Amino acid sequence: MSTSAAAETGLLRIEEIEGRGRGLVASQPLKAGQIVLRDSPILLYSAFPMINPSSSSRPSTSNTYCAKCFRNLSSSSPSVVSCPSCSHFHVFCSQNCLSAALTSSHTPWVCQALSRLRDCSSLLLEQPMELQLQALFLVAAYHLSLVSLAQFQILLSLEGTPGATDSAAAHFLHSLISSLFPSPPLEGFSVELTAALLAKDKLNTFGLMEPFSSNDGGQRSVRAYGIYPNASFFNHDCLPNACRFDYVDTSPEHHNNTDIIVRMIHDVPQGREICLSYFPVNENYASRQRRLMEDYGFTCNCDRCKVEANWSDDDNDDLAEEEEEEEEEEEIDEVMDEDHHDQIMESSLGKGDADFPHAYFFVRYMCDRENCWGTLAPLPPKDEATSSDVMECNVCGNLKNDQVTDANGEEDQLSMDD
Ligand SMILES: C[S@@+](CC[C@H](N)C(=O)[O-])C[C@H]1O[C@@H](n2cnc3c(N)ncnc32)[C@H](O)[C@@H]1O
Repeated sequence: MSTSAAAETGLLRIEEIEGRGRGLVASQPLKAGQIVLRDSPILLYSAFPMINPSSSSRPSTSNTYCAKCFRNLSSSSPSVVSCPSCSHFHVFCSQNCLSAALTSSHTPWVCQALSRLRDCSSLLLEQPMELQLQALFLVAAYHLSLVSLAQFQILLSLEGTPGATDSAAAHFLHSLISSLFPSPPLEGFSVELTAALLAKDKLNTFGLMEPFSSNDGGQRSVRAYGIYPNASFFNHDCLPNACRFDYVDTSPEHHNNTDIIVRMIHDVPQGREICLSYFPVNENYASRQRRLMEDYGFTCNCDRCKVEANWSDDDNDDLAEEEEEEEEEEEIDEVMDEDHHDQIMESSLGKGDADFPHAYFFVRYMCDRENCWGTLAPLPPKDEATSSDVMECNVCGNLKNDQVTDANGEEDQLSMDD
C-alpha cells in the first residue's frame, strides 16, 4: 500500500495545507454519507499491557479480545484457542485467527519478544501505563520492519519527529526494547529511530473502542490501537465534515473487521479539505485546545475555535460560570454534560448566526443519546443522486431518521433492525 492510496480512490487527494502539513482534499464534489475511505491497519496492538499487576503468571484483561482480530471473545467462546507457545497470554477467537496470527502479527519473533517483555515486568510495572503500551507498540513496529520494509517505510513517512517524544521515555524504552531482541531488527536501529517511531504512534494512532454502553457514563475504553496509513492524513477540525466508523465486532464472515471507514457528514464541494474531529465534538474550547496541544502539538484555529475564542463572559455567562465551578470542583470537566448541552442549545437561541454559527451542527449531527456524544452521518447514498435520510451514530450505532420531527420537536428513532 503506498501513501498515495487514498488519492487513488479518485475521491480524495493529498495536498499540502498551509499551517497543517499534508491533508486530504475532495477531488470531486462529495455527498453526505458517501464513503470516502476504507483503510486497513498496517499495525495493531492491544490496549491492555501484557503484564497483569496482580500476577504475572495469570492471563491479563487482554484475554477479553482475540489477539488477532480484537473481536470480543464472549461471542465466540466455544472456538477460543491459545497460542501454543505462550499459552493463555494470547488467545484467539478461532483456529483461523490463530493460524493467521502465527504468520503475521504473532510470529515466533513477536511471541518471544513479548514473553521477554513479561520477564522485565518488574521494570515496566513501575512505569506509567502509557509506557507499557508504548513498549507493545515498539515490538509491533520493529516486527513490521522485519516482515514488510515497505510498510515500515510508510510508518516512517507519517507525521512525527523524534522531538515530539519525551527523551527520557525514549531512552528507557529503547534500552528495554533492545534487550528483547536477539539481534538488532534492522540497520539503523537506534534511540533516535525509537523516538521517531514513538512520535508516529502519538500523532497518528487510532483507537478501536469498546462497544458503547450508556451505563458507564459514556466512558468507553480502547481495546486496541492501530496505524492506518491513509486515514493518518486527515487533519483535525472541531466541526468535522467527515467521521469515521468501525465495526470490530461484526460477524467473523466479515474479514477486515479492524478496517476503519470514513463517511461524509454532509455534502462538500470539490477542493474542500476533509477533516475528522480527533475526539468527540462536545468538548469545550479550553479542553479541545489543551488536548490538541498536548496530544498533537498544535493550536487549533478552525472556524469553531475562532468563534469560541471570542465568547466572552457577557456572551456566555451561564456557560462560563458553570465551567468555572466544575473546574474548581473537579479540576477540569473535559466533556460537556447534558446541562452544558442544554445550555448551549438555549444560548444558541439567543445568539445570532455570527455568534454561534455551529449551533446547527450540534442539533443535526450530534447524537442525542445519553452520554454518547457521537457524531451522526447518513448511511451511504443509495445512488449517486440520492443521499440516505437515515443517520448513523459513529459511537453508539443508533440509527435515526434525518429531519423527521414530530409535534414535540423530537426526532424519530429507528431500531437497529429497521
Ligand atoms: C494525523 S496527522 C495529520 C496529517 C499531517 N498533517 C501530515 O502532514 O501527515 C496529525 C498532525 O497533523 C497536524 N494537524 C492536524 N490538524 C491540524 C489543524 N487543524 N491545524 C494544524 N495542524 C494540524 C498536526 O501536526 C498533527 O499532529
